[in-house]
Amino acid sequence: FTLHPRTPYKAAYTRKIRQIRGGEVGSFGATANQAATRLPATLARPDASSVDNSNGSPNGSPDSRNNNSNGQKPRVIFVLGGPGAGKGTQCAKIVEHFDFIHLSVGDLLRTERQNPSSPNGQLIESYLAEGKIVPVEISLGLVKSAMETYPEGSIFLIDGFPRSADNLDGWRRTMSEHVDTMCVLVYDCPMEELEKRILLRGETSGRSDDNLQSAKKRFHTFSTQTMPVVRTLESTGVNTVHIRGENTLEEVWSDTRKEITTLLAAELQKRNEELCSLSPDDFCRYVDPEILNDFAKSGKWNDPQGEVEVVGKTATLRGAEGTRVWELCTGNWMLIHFSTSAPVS
Ligand SMILES: Nc1ncnc2c1ncn2[C@@H]1O[C@H](COP(=O)(O)OP(=O)(O)O)[C@@H](O)[C@H]1O
Ligand SMILES: O=c1ccn([C@@H]2O[C@H](COP(=O)(O)OP(=O)(O)O)[C@@H](O)[C@H]2O)c(=O)[nH]1
Repeated sequence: FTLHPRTPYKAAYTRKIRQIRGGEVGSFGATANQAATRLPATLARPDASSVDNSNGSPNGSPDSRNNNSNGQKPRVIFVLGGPGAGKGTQCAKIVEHFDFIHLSVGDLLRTERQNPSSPNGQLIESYLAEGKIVPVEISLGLVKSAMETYPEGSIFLIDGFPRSADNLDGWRRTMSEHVDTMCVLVYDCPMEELEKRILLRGETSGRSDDNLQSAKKRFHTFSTQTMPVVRTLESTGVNTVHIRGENTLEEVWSDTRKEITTLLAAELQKRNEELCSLSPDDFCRYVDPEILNDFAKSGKWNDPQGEVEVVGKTATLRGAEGTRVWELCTGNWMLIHFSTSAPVS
């Protein structure tokens, strides 16, 4: 078996993409704005005449997506659970281990509330204090703007959204066509545990809603509005994973990591099958330029089946005819090493 060494590919890949696209810089090495995700321009509620009945999307929303990531749309994982269930804590762990971007919608709202030039500051303040759900045009507008500052093809953890039928409806009308939903992570936790955690967090969080009175309102909102959204997502075939949020932090993390790993392994299998079906001219889409020649010379081995082991951002696929090591970078899977039983000619 020959293991082909790998050198850092980021700069080389950027050069390669420049060559292919005549100067356009891809996700790798681009600044956030250069390679930003392009999402529909408006989140305004469409009137009936502007709705395409086939999928409910507003007509004319410019599909200005400028995919430079192998046609990969941005992917999202929705993270839901009652107040204090551990969403933010687990998202922070996920970001530490995987190449994902965490967007807490609650944090986006709190930041917007502090912005003196925002027309929505007071409204947000009153909704948060009452534990009510802010109209989707505001929350989703903030999510969309935040997503647009990251490279295309990124994987986003959307923490605390969609929280109501209005949220889900807004997402479906404006975003679902442009974004792939990988799964929904739901942290289930009994109310008594949530209450304890919120009161404890309130001792240091400085959040005006981390008190018993607001917490009770938020629990009510969660059970009457957010849980029905979870059930709708489940019943409409969205991959929904329930995790026991009342366990210790490390136990919850272990379950979370297992789920993310399974998701990524399935995604990598698909990507590897795509690579197997490409002609050598197109290998550069998935293969690190540093090993591209060796890979092309080695012959296209159709060995898409195999066991995948994901560790953080790296996935190793061991098949009957060799081993392939892939790396996830800014949401893109790239082959960085390979070994094959056939000698390189
Ligand atoms: N598994 C856990 N066991 C005990 N406390 C936890 C656990 N996960 C999170 N916490 C604590 O509970 C509080 C709420 O967690 P957080 O992640 O902020 O919840 P959420 O984002 O769902 O509101 C925080 O103070 C956090 O440190
Ligand atoms: O999509 C969202 C997310 C949050 N919120 C508001 O922000 C508050 C805090 O949400 P966060 O997710 O930060 O905290 P949690 O209640 O989950 O601890 C909620 O009670 C809502 O009032 C909202 O209106 N829409």
